Amino acid sequence: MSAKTATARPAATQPATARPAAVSPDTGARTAEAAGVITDARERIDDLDGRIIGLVQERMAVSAVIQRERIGSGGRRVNLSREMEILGHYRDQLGKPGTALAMTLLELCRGRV
Ligand SMILES: C=C(O[C@@H]1C=C(C(=O)O)C=C[C@H]1O)C(=O)O
Repeated sequence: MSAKTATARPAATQPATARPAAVSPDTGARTAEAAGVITDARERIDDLDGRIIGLVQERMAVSAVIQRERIGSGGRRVNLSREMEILGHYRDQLGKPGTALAMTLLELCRGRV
């Protein structure tokens, strides 16, 4: 696209590359200070996410040990009373979305029921 075409349109409708450079379009910040805070905090979030994913994988492995042992002994994979206990714990700590989070964790650990 030529520069002439880009400047002929209102800024909001121009492609990002044709707009005046924002302070940091990647963070959405409008000041360098805010962009710095956001960038630093995002690094911490990336680190936390990495640790959360590692913990989820560790939980999956431990859960698999339990399920294998129970199934090997003639029992069932799923234990609903234990799952209710876990769902209640997450809900108590995190509110209603905690239940959804626990459901997802349980699905990751024992598959869909
Ligand atoms: C791990 C277990 O087996 C299954 C998986 C669960 C889990 O991942 O937390 C919980 C209950 C069971 O459905 C268990 O009984 O503790």
